Amino acid sequence: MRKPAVLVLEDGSVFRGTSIGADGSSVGEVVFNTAMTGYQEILTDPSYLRQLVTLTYPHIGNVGANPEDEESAGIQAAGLIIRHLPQRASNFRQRERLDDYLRRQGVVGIADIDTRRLTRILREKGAQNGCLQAGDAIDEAAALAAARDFPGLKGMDLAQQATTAEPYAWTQGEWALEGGLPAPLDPADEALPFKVVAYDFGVKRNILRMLASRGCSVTVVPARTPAAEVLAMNPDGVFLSNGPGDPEPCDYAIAAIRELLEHQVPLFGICLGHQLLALASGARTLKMKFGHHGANHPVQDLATGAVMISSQNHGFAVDEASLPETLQPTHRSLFDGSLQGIRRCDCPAFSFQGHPEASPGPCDVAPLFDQFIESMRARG
Ligand SMILES: NC(=O)CC[C@H](N)C(=O)O
Repeated sequence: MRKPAVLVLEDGSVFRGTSIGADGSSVGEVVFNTAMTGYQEILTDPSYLRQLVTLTYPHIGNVGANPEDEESAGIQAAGLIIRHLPQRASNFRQRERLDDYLRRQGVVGIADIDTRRLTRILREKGAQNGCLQAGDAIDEAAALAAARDFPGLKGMDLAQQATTAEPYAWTQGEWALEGGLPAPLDPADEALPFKVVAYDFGVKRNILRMLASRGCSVTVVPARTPAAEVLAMNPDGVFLSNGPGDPEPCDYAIAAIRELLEHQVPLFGICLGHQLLALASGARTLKMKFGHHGANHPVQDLATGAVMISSQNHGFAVDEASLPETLQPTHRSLFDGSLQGIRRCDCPAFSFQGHPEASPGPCDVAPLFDQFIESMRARG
């Protein structure tokens, strides 16, 4: 027999369902993700720290869970909210069921609720804080109070929490991208390997794999690593990772990026890294109404007019109206016109708001990794 579970939003909405994870209570910002696949990559994406994720695709758990699909060391989301957990999970790569996977990691989950009603509330009213309780000790009044007490993600620096404690080297390439493995590296290419220092604000493993597959020898460093330490490593380029929370309070990262820009180091940023590059260049960021979380978001390349389908996961965005003269917009969302990419006109630095590592999602934007390689090659 499954135990009961309840999700209470700060606006007082109550969703009663059944528990599919650990017993307990968890508070966070409730966000909806429209991707039809990749629930395990979503759960383990560190950008989801302090967020309770609901998936609009109704059947979640069909293929169970396995160690290869993890984007980090384990589940990072504060909880999972779904319509239906299938009775049986079936896949040759499966090592455990999704509910066992949640339980083993002490993460709460709820199923058998109307996720369409929940998503409509989030779309209409904007991001809501919520409390998910599961098990025998449910107290809806306490859940409502906890949801209302949660201060929200605005102003919250979570990159420091998501980052690695110590630097480490990353060597593993991609192994299973849709469309086959990347072209083998040219042994006669004397520029290889490119020495890349990757700032970890909550990095996803597939980003590191895509860098390694393109001939980068990657050193991942903690979020608070000063620019001087990075410069002393004499990198060919610096990567700024995705990550959770609000970019604005990450003043240590903004200061480091400013210094790296002054040294004309090739820079490439993804998502939180994109927002931090913008802040370091003098632009502003803002909290979006309900953000972008999905795997089918159309984004236009403003230079070519080409439209790419992209993965997205962000609740903050760079305010295009605040761009200084040194920043040029390069990509725009065709869902809501928001800014999706920028490049510095005076330094070899560029960034993208969505997820070119597409994990999960389409690979249309993967060439941005090649653009980073080219910018390091051009610098010589
Ligand atoms: N995936 C990310 O890097 C997210 C960036 C930031 N935390 C946001 O929500 O906008």
